[in-house]
Order: sequence, then C-alpha cells, then structure tokens
Amino acid sequence: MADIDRLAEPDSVESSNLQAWYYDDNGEDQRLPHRYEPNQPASPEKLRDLGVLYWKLDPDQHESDPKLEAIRKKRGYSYQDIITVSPEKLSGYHEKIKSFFEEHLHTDEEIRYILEGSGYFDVRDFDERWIRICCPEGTMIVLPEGIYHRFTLDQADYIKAMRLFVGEPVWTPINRPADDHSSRKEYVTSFMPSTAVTVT
Ligand SMILES: CSCCC(=O)C(=O)O
Ligand SMILES: [Fe+2]
Repeated sequence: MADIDRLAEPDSVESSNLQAWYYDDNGEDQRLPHRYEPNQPASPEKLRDLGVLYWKLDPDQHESDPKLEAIRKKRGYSYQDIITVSPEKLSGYHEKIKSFFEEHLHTDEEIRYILEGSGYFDVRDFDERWIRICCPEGTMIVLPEGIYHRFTLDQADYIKAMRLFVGEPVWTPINRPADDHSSRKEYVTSFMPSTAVTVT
C-alpha cells in the first residue's frame, strides 16, 4: 500500500475509540447524552455498515498534519473552512441550531473535523433507530451522501470544526422525507442489508 493510502486509512473497527450509543428519545433537552439506562452501545462495525468513517487526529497539528493532508488528497477534499457554533460566534444561532437538528440528508458527504469543543452527530440506522456519535476534539467524521442524520451541540454549547468538501461546497440540507431523492436511493442501495446483492 502506498504511504498516502496507509496514512489516509480510516480508524479500523479494532482500533476505534469512538463512543456511540442508541439514542433514548425521552423528550429531554437534545444536548443531553440521551443514553438508555443501562447504556446500549452502538458498535464500530455497525457504524462501518452504515458507511460512517472516522479518524482520530491531533487538532494542534491541523495546519500541517500529514495525515489530514493524506486524507484530503486521497478523498479529493479540495475545499475547507472553519465554522464555530456557539451562541456568541454564529449569526442566526437559534435558527441554525434548529435546522442542524432536523433530520436531513445531503447530496454529498458531510465531513467535519472537530478542532475545539464537542458535539453529537445522530445517524439513522435501517431499523429507524437513532445512533448518537460522540464527537470530541480531534474527531474527524465523514457521513456518507444520502444518510439521514442531524447534529446538536452538547451542554457546553461550543464547537469549532473544519468543514471539508469536494469542489464547491453545498451545505443545503434536504429534510426527511426524501426517500425518492437519488442520493437517498443510492445510499439505500449501497448500504441497506436487504438490498445487498448476494452472489451464490
Ligand atoms: C460540527 S459542525 C456544525 C454542524 C454543521 O455544520 C452541520 O450540521 O452541517
Ligand atoms: Fe447535515
């Protein structure tokens, strides 16, 4: 394997220290962890099967990180900017926070690298359950095109994240229902177990 491929390889199921769990929809503040009692962890295999990729990186190195460079090059991430989400830093904070938490998909990958603070991405599995992915500082996460998801801050109310994109960025959310959208159909065909083609 070439060096760049090796460097750009997502964290493996074995090496992952990502925390994810099934979301207890108990009506409480979205910023709370929403773990079941007892907790129901979602495994790295499960996230892999849903097409979610992640890396643990060193945010102190983000301006000159060979690993980040390798990921950008390998995956064609030509665009990057930095977004800070907090009541003080983000204009239109209340509307944006609300729209981030509406269940939606995108016509491209959603790529975020958490430089400071923390938050939660929730992704839908194929049994219609939410999986909450804890994203502390240093987490780089890729949600595949067409996956239903949402984002919330946690109770610290602060995240600073790098947003990456292939080409000119399109941040538009397509709210659910979007089952007939080509990005959704493509996602379902690629990742939903019952539609996977078995060759015997
Ligand atoms: C973690 S970045 C803030 C959220 C966001 O940009 C999004 O959900 O699109
Ligand atoms: Fe999104």
